[in-house]
Amino acid sequence: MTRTIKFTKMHGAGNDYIYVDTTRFPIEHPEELSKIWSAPHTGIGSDGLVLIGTSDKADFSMRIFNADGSEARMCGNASRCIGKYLFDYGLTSKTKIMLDTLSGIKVLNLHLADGKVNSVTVDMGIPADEPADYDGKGAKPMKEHPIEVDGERYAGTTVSMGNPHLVIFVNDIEDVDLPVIGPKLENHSLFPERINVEFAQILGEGKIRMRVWERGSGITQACGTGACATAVAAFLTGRAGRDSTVIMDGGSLNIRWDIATRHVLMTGEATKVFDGEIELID
Ligand SMILES: N[C@@H](CCC[C@H](N)C(=O)O)C(=O)O
Repeated sequence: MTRTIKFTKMHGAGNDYIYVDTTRFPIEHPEELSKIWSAPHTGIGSDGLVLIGTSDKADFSMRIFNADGSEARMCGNASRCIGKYLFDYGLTSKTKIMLDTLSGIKVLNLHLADGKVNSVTVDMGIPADEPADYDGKGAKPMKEHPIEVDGERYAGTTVSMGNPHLVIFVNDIEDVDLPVIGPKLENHSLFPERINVEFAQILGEGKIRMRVWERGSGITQACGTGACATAVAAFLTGRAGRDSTVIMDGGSLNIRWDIATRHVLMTGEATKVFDGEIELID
């Protein structure tokens, strides 16, 4: 049977996903479709696929699939875009939305301009150091791993924002050959679940330049959880305070690590690119 699936292409700081409202268009094999639809020349072209659904614990749910079909537990940029999608398409009139994700319920605070969402603050929860054991109950001391790749030594801080990140600070980000080193670190034997990799350079007070190699999607223009992990790692290693602007290839995010709640708050824009439809043979 052939079905027509309506989707919306959206981006947050250039990190672009295909969004499908599964209450209208159920999707059975998202892993496979994410690979096919994300392909730049033969598909729609994106960093992955995001499914919006119902939840018995929260207002809505999110599932996120990378371009290689793997499912992630959390996505910062997609959570902001979902806030915009839900409000702008009239699926909710709330400006505070509870979003059910595989890494727990996240709170989205929508900021409006002319009756539409133009930016969103997401409460990303408490960061943790080990990718697998994040339970949202407490922060642990972060570990700095010495890592050797092709005879080159790196020191990286691992931070979990619901998904795993390795943050490496460098003196000059222009010297980093991301397409070469990114996949080697993503698949390093230290990280059996693979890892998202951020290279970061401190530019000045509260300003961090970051480039990302995402697990399952490769180089992307931005990563929301990666920006949070970078700001947390910068604070923990004495490189920044609790408020940072993380500047990525596709845009910037403001990150605040709140001292009282220990929650990380991420603020940034969310942008619709276009609506489309695609045929699906079930
Ligand atoms: N781009 C995202 C993160 C997407 C998932 C990641 N690649 C993973 O596998 O953990 C973001 O904005 O946070």
